[in-house]
Order: sequence, then structure tokens, then C-alpha cells
Amino acid sequence: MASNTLSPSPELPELFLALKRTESTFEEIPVIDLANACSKDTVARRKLADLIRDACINVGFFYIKSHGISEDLIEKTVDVAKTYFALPEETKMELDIHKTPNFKGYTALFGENTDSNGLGDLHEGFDLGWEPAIDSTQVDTSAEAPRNDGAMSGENVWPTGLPGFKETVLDYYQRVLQVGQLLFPLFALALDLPENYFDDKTTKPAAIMRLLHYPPQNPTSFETDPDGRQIGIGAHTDYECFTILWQDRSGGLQVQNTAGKWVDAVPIPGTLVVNLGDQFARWTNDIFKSTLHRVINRSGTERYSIPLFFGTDYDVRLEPIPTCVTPGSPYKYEIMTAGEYVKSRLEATYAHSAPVASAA
Ligand SMILES: O=C(O)CCC(=O)C(=O)O
Ligand SMILES: [Fe+2]
Repeated sequence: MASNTLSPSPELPELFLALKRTESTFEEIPVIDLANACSKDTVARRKLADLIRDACINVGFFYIKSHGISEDLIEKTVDVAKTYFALPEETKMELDIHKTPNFKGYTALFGENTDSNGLGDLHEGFDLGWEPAIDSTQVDTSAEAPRNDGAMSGENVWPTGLPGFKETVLDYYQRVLQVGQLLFPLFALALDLPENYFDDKTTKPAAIMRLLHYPPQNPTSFETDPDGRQIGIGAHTDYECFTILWQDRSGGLQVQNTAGKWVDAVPIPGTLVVNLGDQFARWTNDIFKSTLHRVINRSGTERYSIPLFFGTDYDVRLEPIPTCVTPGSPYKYEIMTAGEYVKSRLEATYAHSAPVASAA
């Protein structure tokens, strides 16, 4: 899969992760089976981590199978999402995302402009953050300690009059968090770090989940707008460590390789898509790739997807892992907390649709 591996600097020892940096290009997104994620066999976990490392260094995207989330729960969650999006616009706008300090609630069509060169994204969404599941017999809600999320502090907002919406969405949220908690030790192993490296950085899961609805895009409008300035979601990278995405069968998600080619992340039944975000790019000084992606819904039907963006606790400073930095590849980023980073990116994404402050 990889090509063009950069040659290591001879004076640095092999253990430096920085030497594993590549400028590889890719044509396919690997599928990784998580069946051995909790295996007692260290060799089996290591093999799995090696597959993940390869995907993280070369692609920044992979599918996971054997993730343990039931099709039944996924279906119920998508059903309540469809019911929510079918509400009248003014009802949905009561929970306008701009009314909260922490970007929770409803985003109208064109409310986001993920690619700053774009004309607003052709999707609507509903955003929520961590909250314990309502039916705590079903999921582990141990991370219920009082939280201070700094820059991202604030509660979720919920629509009223939609029976089962909050319960189902939170149940699904907690299940995806469990998948994320399974992945962090594997990412640590992939980085040659102790498996518990991220434990003290992920004590109060800082994860935003979005229900997304993309109306069909008139294919000709995209053809006559070859710059793709108005598409489902403009080209962007995600802001957290990694994203766990469920997508329906419409297709339309595309991932850019280093040659600039858009590779389709075709829906594969039974899998979820995992992609790395900017926090991992920052931890690893870009050895793990936060890959550009976008969505164009040319299916002719409504498209639904549910990404969950899993970052470190909002008060954790995004500092480079020492083995990812060498004299030849010094650290590239300004150091800030995860919360400051996520909030600054959300502010930029929503700036164009923010209400203009009235003059005094
Ligand atoms: O809808 C999708 O498939 C991708 C969504 C996405 O990239 C995002 O919300 O960051
Ligand atoms: Fe994304």
C-alpha cells in the first residue's frame, strides 16, 4: 500500500517514530477486524495494532468490523434521527446551535461552511456531547464524575415531544464511546507507547456526536460548479483524535490521497469508518494522518450519517509524543488544550452563519 517512504536520517535510532513518516499515496481504505481488540494474547493485540499503525501512517482512514454495536440499535438511532429532521424548520431552529456556548443543538442547511472556500454545506445536523445514558443498566456510565470542560463547557440541548429520541441517541452515543475506548489502547500500541498511555488523558470522554442529514445533491449543479463550492460537506479534516462514523448506503464520502485524488469510502455493511483527526496529527507531529475528506450525495436519495468525534479531555494539552519529533522534523504546531483547539475550529466553521452582534 505504502510508497515513497522517506529515508530515515542515519544518526537517529530506529525506535524514533518520526522515522516511520511517509508520503505514501493510497487507492483503497483498509478494513480492520477488531475481534482481537481485547484478546489476552499480547501478540494478537500487537498484530492488530500493526494494521492500525499502517492505516494511520499511510491513509488516516480505515473501516472496522466486529465493533459490537447491534444493527438493531443503529436502525433505531437512524429512525429517531429521521423523525427529528422531519420536524418543521422553526421547531428545529428553537435549538439553533448558535444559542449555546458549546455548539450543541441544531445546524440548519448551509449553517456550516466546513471548507472556508465553500458556499455553505448542504446538510443539516444535530450535535450533542457527553451525557450519561438514561438506561444505565445497558451501558457503563462510570465516567459520571463532575466535569469541567473548560472552553467546551455546557449542557446538551434536546428536542421535546419526540418520545424515545434522547434515550436512543444517548444509548447509541455510549456504545460508540465504548468502541472508542477500545481503540485508544490500540492507537497507543501502534505508536509504540504503553497501552494505557491515553487513559489519564481520556478520563471524561470528550466526544461530540452528530446526527447528519444530506438532501440529495443535484448532480448537475456539482458539474456546473466544478470547484465543488456547494456540496454535502466541504473538504475538511476532523478536529479530535479520531472519528467513528456510521454511514447509510447512499455513498458519497470521499477521502483525498496525497496525489490529490478523491477515493470513495464506499459503504460496507456491518462496518463503521474510523478516521484520524487533527488532535492525533498534533500528538504525532503528522505521522498519523488527519486526512482531508468531503461528502457529495449524488445518490438521488436522502443520506444519513452519524459521526462521533472522540478527543482527549478538553483540559489536556496537545503536546508532541517525544519519539515523533526529531531535529530533522521539529514540532509544527502551537501547543494548546484540546478544548481550545476544538472550540476554535468550531467557531471558524460556524462563523458565516452566526448572528451578527447588534451595535451598541
Ligand atoms: O457524513 C459523512 O459521511 C462524513 C461527515 C464528516 O466528515 C464530518 O461530520 O466531519
Ligand atoms: Fe469529517
